[in-house]
Amino acid sequence: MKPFGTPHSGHALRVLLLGSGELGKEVAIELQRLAVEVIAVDRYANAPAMQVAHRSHVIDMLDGAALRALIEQERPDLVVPEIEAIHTPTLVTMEEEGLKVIPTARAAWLTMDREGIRRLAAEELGLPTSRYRFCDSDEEYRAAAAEIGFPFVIKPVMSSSGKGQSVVRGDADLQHAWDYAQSGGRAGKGRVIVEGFVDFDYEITMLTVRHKDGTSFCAPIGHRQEDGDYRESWQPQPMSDAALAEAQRQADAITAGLGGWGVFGVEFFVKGDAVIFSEVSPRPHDTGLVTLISQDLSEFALHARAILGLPIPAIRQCGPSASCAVLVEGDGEAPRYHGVAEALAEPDTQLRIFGKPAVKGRRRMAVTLARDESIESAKARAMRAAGKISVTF
Ligand SMILES: Nc1ncnc2c1ncn2[C@@H]1O[C@H](COP(=O)(O)OP(=O)(O)OP(=O)(O)O)[C@@H](O)[C@H]1O
Ligand SMILES: NCC(=O)N[C@@H]1O[C@H](COP(=O)([O-])[O-])[C@@H](O)[C@H]1O
Ligand SMILES: [Mg+2]
Repeated sequence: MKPFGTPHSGHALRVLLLGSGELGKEVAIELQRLAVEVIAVDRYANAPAMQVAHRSHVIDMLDGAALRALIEQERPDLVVPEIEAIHTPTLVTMEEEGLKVIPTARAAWLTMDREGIRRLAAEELGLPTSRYRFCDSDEEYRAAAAEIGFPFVIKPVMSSSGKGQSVVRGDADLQHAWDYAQSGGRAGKGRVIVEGFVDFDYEITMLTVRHKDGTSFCAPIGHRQEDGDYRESWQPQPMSDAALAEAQRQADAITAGLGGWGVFGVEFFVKGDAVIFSEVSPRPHDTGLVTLISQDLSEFALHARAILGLPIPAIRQCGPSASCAVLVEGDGEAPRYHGVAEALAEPDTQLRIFGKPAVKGRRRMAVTLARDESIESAKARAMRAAGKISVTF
């Protein structure tokens, strides 16, 4: 990597962020602190990371030609995918031409599609997963349902944050779940995965950092999901030594299989000492927002360090901590936030308002963060803070 430079000077280190949501905003802030020139890209204007970047572009990142033209125009030192909805084949081709993609173009390509990552994890690396079938038609879906059995989970192969996903408990749910999966995928109608429902005790994200000196793990993050989207997360999730060691073993295997440097969010279901791989993000994870308060180096700071080839000699965990997503429902632009002072009245409590320009339906717009004596009290504190926030348009 060339020396650290000065933004706008011509010799700055330049990072192109593909996706500019709340996670990218925090990555951009960490890069800004090292005077890295940040160019933020998303499908809409005034996205969170654009508000803290040196400049920004609005393009359809699923359009390969538009993506290539922008990368050729900006000539960044690093391309940092922040979401899955990117034309990753273009990144794969451009990587062969010399572009540096974080962690690798192949990792971005494999993880944008549930089939790519599931086949790598289960069939190549032999990690334990839920039973699964991929289906393209209603007939294949019904056959898969009969084979996997109720309850099962259906998801579009290309979706995130639970979009198009449902749990099917019996015959009565079959049709609606199929229709919802057909409407909820980011690539429109098409392929779905049917997964056997895993009856877990708890689920975790194992933040795994691949950096120049090796692989480091953060303390496990527990989380609660509703409708496939995260509502609360906490750290550290108590685990048996055996389950923790097994989760780290699998996280090491899957992240080594993907390669490159950066933070990965490896998701597992845990039952007793059994650890079942679910999926992985080759980038900071939403449930890892808790690390903004729970660690000396947040997952965003760790990502910045790792991708820039900097050392990570230690990651300090600061005690029981929690995050609570602030979801806003409605239809409107330029929201106003009320109750911010009330939300921050308790000690060891923080808030991030992402600054997203609009809400249509339901959208995560902010997060509260808290530390306390125990996980339970930290969760309650973060939840109380979130409860103070209200939004008007
Ligand atoms: N096979 C399964 N068995 C039991 N629960 C499941 C299964 N698959 C998903 N879930 C539940 O749904 C949640 C979301 O699933 P998943 O992570 O696959 O969705 P996603 O759309 O990729 O979400 P994100 O992008 O936020 O990670 C999981 O964290 C878990 O709580
Ligand atoms: N589970 C993935 C995830 O949380 N991704 C985060 O949400 C943003 C999209 O939010 P939006 O849908 O509100 O635009 C993404 O840009 C990323 O920061
Ligand atoms: Mg997930």
